[in-house]
Amino acid sequence: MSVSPPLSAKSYNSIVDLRFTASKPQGWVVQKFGGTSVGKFPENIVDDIVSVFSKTNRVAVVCSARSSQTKSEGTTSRLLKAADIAAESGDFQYMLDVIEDDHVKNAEARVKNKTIQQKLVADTKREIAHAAELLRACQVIGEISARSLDSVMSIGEKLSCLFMAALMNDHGLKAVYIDLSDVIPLDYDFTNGFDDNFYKFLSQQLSSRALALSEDTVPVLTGYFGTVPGGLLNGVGRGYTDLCAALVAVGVQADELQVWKEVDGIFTADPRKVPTARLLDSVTPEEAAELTYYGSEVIHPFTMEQVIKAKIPIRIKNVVNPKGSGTIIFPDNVGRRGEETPPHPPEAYETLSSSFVLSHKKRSATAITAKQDIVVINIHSNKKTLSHGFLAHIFTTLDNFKLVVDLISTSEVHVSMALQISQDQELQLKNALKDLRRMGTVDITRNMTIISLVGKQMVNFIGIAGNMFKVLADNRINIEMISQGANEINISAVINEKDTIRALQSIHAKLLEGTFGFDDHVESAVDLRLESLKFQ
Ligand SMILES: Nc1ncnc2c1ncn2[C@@H]1O[C@H](COP(=O)(O)OP(=O)(O)O)[C@@H](O)[C@H]1O
Ligand SMILES: N[C@@H](CC(=O)OP(=O)(O)O)C(=O)O
Repeated sequence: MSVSPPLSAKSYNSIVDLRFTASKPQGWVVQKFGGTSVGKFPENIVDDIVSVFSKTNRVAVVCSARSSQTKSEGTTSRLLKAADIAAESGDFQYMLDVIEDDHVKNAEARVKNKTIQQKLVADTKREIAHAAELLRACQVIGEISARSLDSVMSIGEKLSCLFMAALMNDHGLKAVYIDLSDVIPLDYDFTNGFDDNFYKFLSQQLSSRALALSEDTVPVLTGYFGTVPGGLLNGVGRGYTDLCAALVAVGVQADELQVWKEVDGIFTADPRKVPTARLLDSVTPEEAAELTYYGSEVIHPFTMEQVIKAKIPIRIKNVVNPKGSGTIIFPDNVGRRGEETPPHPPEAYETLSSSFVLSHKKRSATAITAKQDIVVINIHSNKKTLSHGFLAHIFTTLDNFKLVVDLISTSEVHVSMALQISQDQELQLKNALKDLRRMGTVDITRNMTIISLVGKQMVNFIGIAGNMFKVLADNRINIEMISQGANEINISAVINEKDTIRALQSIHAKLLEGTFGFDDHVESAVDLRLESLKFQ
């Protein structure tokens, strides 16, 4: 793919103002497929999803790097490991060989047409050789910059999309591979950070390559979308392909952004942990972001803002059950592009237009989630009261070690914080604690979990927090910390990790099943209101 000449700041702005129109009357559907879906179900994706949707819509496909089983063993993780090894002057080639072997075997097993297969294998080997070159250069310089790390990481999406485009062509679709890694010019002015203008510029750049194709061609776009200051990994984090798909959807003014996973949609709890969890037909963007942040990794939180502003609904669907209706993420009080009312109301209330009905759906909370590997840090100030700059000092220290606080509670002389610490972050934690001990007495409690009850309607139900804590108390589950977010859509408690499943299941049973933990008269009051609305 040719590299476009760098644009001046002025021309960025004029591009931003362009309006795009999709020529096909059915409109665009942007479909994002995660790494494990590409690894395990590529034929389902091609034959049961892309082929089917492209009969009625223009389809753009965005893929993440391939994972044959789990994300932690996937290509992105392996590439990052190779970069780590290179940084320590180790032999990274072994890791690249593993990636190459995995992709070549996959190509040979799944792509039947010999010409397509041979080209795919050659393209794969070329990308791996490029990764080796990059890492060797880093070893010579003695440093892996964020930009170099991004370039190495981008190879995961390139390999995955080369494969998916080849498989589509092998199965009779017309597909083209599109590398998005060069869409951000080296001289792009990031003075204002990731602001609206940057997102508008990016969505135009990402989508222009899809819009340039003939109507019968499916673009397969790399979910890696170029170098940003400090690196994509630091700026957006793992799961960046969701954001890429969102910006493509905005750029082509899609009818829908579909995020395909291995689960039917968003449930009232992780179905692996709570077997009685129910599939939700819709959630608001705020609820989806909160669920993802607190342990149910359904969608990258950055994905929602631009798509929702463009009034495009997001639908979470299952690659192995494409006929399922999935879960729609959309605000409950606005219509989508060109429509007055919110999309796809639940069947029972189809004739009702009031947002009250859509949002209430007789539920107090929407879902329960758990975030594990939590460490609680308690700092007792060695002054009588919290001195000026005390909190600033704590956060600066944590920031220096790239540690992020999930929950915090403070009193006059005491601060408690809950943080998720992965194995890789143990050294950072140790060093941060050394610094924090200069400010007072520090103790830490490990093996904890944050349990969060999420729901936009909770604010309207008095006593829900009390009910949640009562369930924990009734089950003799000790609460270490409590927090209710200022936006009141999340009530969280920190508990011992060993109690996680019991807490999830018992809170779910009480607050998300049956009478939702409330007296019947509260329920029937909601029922009556719903009934009366039906006749308005
Ligand atoms: N509330 C929830 N609703 C749906 N899935 C959830 C929820 N909480 C946790 N999960 C888990 O999130 C995972 C998301 O699906 P998956 O396809 O594995 O993700 P990815 O696209 O990252 O590969 C599922 O395995 C599911 O068990
Ligand atoms: N491949 C990247 C980006 C991504 O979005 O992954 P996934 O869609 O599989 O969560 C990662 O592993 O983080």
